[in-house]
Amino acid sequence: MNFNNKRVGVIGAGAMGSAMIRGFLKAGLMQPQDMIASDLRDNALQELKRSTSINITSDNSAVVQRSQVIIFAVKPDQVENTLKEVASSITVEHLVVSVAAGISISTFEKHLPSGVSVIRVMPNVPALIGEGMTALALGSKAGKDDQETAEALFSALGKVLTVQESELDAVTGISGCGPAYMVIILEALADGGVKMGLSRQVALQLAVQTMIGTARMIQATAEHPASLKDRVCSPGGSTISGVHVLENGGLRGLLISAVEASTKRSGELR
Ligand SMILES: NC(=O)C1=CN([C@@H]2O[C@H](COP(=O)(O)OP(=O)(O)OC[C@H]3O[C@@H](n4cnc5c(N)ncnc54)[C@H](OP(=O)(O)O)[C@@H]3O)[C@@H](O)[C@H]2O)C=CC1
Ligand SMILES: O=C(O)[C@@H]1CCC=N1
Repeated sequence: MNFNNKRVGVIGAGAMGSAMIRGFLKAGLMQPQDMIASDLRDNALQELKRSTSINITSDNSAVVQRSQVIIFAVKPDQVENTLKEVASSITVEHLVVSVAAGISISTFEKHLPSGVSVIRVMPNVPALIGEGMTALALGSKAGKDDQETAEALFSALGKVLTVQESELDAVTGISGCGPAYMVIILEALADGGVKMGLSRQVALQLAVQTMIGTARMIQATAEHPASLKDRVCSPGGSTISGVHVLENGGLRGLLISAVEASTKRSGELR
């Protein structure tokens, strides 16, 4: 089986590239023989081959030749050179997908032969286990079929939203970078538990399930976060004492500033 009769190739099999590959395979969207990945790092490719059985190559042109959907997952400052290397062998039969933060669709369209469809996406690392969040924006040549292909691909990795390209830097600031913020919060909550005498293992389990449960509850009920917070804060109780500390420490302002900083930085990665 392959995906809508399309083979998928990934150029750049680092943190995000390999998370997507493993996510597609885990979702059963395609078989290893229908996927190919290239990278500069032979060790990373060999490990990917060993653990997934997909095709690997050090030659980016081989990815273009053997795939209908080409996902660019190199670092933003590596995109333009990579693109120049393979652009002339990309045709209107391909769909080009970029996950690179900050690199505009017009940069791709400028280098590619005219008429090639480009879709820019911002996924995140939980795609690895099918719990990703991906936002996608369509290039000027991308049609309904291309959108459906990209939505089907990334739906296998979690939730998908279509947005305007101008919104993608802010998307990066929340869901692209967010896993790093979430694990810092998780680790710090667990540290708090350890300080209060719990084992690290118990403290982390409590923190993780609390984050999962709370997020799932907001997702399932669409309850306003403030209303859930109010229900947890018993009058004169323990939660409001903790909330007071968080407000004094400026946690909300810090998180807003973190998203703002990541969004701005994303816009500079061109
Ligand atoms: N990490 C994340 O959570 C997310 C990342 N992204 C985007 O994904 C892209 C990749 O990021 P990330 O996975 O973190 O970075 P990594 O550095 O982990 O992966 C990029 C890989 O591409 C390789 N590479 C560089 N140049 C080429 C080339 N010419 N041909 C083939 N492979 C090449 C790199 O090798 P070498 O290291 O030797 O240069 C590296 O192994 C970025 O554009 C980023 O914005 C998007 C969403 C989330
Ligand atoms: O840090 C970065 O630039 C990339 C984009 C989103 C997550 N990681």
